[in-house]
Amino acid sequence: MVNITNLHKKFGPLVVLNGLNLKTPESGIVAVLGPNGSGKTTLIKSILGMVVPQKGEIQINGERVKKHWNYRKNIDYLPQIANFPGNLKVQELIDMIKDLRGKEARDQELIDLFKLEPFLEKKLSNLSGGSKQKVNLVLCFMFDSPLIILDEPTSGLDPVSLIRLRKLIQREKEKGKTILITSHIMNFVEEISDRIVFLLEGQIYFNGTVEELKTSTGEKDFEHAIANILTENHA
Ligand SMILES: Nc1ncnc2c1ncn2[C@@H]1O[C@H](COP(=O)(O)OP(=O)(O)OP(=O)(O)O)[C@@H](O)[C@H]1O
Repeated sequence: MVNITNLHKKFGPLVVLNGLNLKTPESGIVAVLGPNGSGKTTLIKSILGMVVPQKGEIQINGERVKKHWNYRKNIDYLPQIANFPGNLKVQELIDMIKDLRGKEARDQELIDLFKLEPFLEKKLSNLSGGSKQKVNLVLCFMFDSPLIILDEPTSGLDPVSLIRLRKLIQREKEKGKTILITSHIMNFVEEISDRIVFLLEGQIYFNGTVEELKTSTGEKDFEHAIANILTENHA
């Protein structure tokens, strides 16, 4: 569904993506991993058109995305840091995003899932980090788009909410969606991912299943397999 060819992105002298190639499967959960600063968010933002690469091509469902902003209507995106005005109430924010997107939304189902009903009349600035993240998850998932991009969805969530999120992501996958996800919580990634894509030095260093990653690194444990890549490459 997402096909990236020879993607280059520099910020001034800093080379972040250096000829990156990536083709995701038609559906399934792809985890984009890599050390801090390896370019995961830059890659995600390039797919969304929020970062403009110097070179390369991105296609979604066979269509080039460059200068065709309309494709974004079919992507649900959870940013790593979502900054909404703190004086907005949760319900006001949900209504505002629904108005902006102008699409049918399943917000109530997600409010119930993440037990957000008691927070709807609270201001965003008064919410805990985890509650804010749950609101962001509602905003992201409520439009039922075929491509979902989640930048650190696990951030700030307690174990019960993590389980709810995992089940939600798995249900979306069963509908045939493509889900790109970054997370630093390795057991979450291991449980949920169909493929692991590992970014290093601006390119995809590894692209395969969790089992293939364990085999290629000679490690039985997923976290150790990831650590193995990093230490082998002195990243
Ligand atoms: N707008 C920008 N201007 C300048 N440098 C940037 C910009 N955005 C990102 N960078 C730099 O590009 C590099 C890659 O950043 P990016 O956020 O893509 O990494 P990441 O893999 O998502 O990191 P993390 O795991 O810490 O979230 C970093 O060195 C970052 O400082």
